[in-house]
Amino acid sequence: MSRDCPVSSADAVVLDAVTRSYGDVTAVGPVDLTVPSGEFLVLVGASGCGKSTLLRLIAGFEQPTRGTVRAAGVAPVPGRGAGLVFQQPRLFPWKTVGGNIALALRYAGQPATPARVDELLAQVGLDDVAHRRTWQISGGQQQRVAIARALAVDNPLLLLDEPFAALDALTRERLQADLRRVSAASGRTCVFVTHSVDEAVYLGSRVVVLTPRPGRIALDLPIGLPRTGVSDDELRGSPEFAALRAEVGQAIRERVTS
Ligand SMILES: Nc1ncnc2c1ncn2[C@@H]1O[C@H](COP(=O)(O)OP(=O)(O)OP(=O)(O)O)[C@@H](O)[C@H]1O
Repeated sequence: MSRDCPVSSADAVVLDAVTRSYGDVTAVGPVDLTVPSGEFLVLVGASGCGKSTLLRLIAGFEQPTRGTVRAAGVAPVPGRGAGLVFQQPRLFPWKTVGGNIALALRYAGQPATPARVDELLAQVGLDDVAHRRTWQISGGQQQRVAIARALAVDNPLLLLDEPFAALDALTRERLQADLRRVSAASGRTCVFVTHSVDEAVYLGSRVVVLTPRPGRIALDLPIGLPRTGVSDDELRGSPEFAALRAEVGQAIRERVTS
């Protein structure tokens, strides 16, 4: 990656006693959470525990009922300061693949040259697709484009809500590997939501397990696995990987059955 994002030494995200309620239902909280710059934080937990709600609070799409959310030291503004990737790629079908990336660059006030577009697509393993329509590429390729679009803007923060959930197992593993590589190279702070324990341990430098509703922190686990210089097979086959996966899986099961 040739245009790495400037990484501030400040904490990227700070949640202070955050609660989010919908009417009488408390979906999340209270949650205290500090995400240092450059961390890859994965939020994992059973369905409905409030993972997406937390992500929306960090993105500024929602306001906390109580407590405060800060991203790069200020209250988050929707569409500013964070790249977003959702379960569905949400590309514009009337534009080419390259057109989708160029639009994001222009929106951010950055030069949208074909070379820059190609560079971003190459980062996520896509060559020779800039001229194609989005419906002429596979679902996995579309999700790669969505990640490239999020990387296009020099945001120090990337928020990803189950981006690989709709993909087949092999494509999912490939995209996980690419995201792990790209995020390590870029130094961006990532907050990633998933149901998958395996995905959480593979991707995260830290995994936070949430309790069933209201979502609170049940386990906050640093993942000390190497982020570069080791093959995927070695990593996934290591006893350390298995032990971390077991610990996270147990924390989720304990909370769901208790
Ligand atoms: N806008 C809303 N209005 C009312 N209730 C909501 C709203 N958004 C979320 N909730 C409720 O808050 C709780 C947490 O939802 P959220 O989508 O954050 O969970 P999640 O962990 O991301 O779930 P999943 O893994 O199934 O996507 C759920 O009980 C949900 O029904």
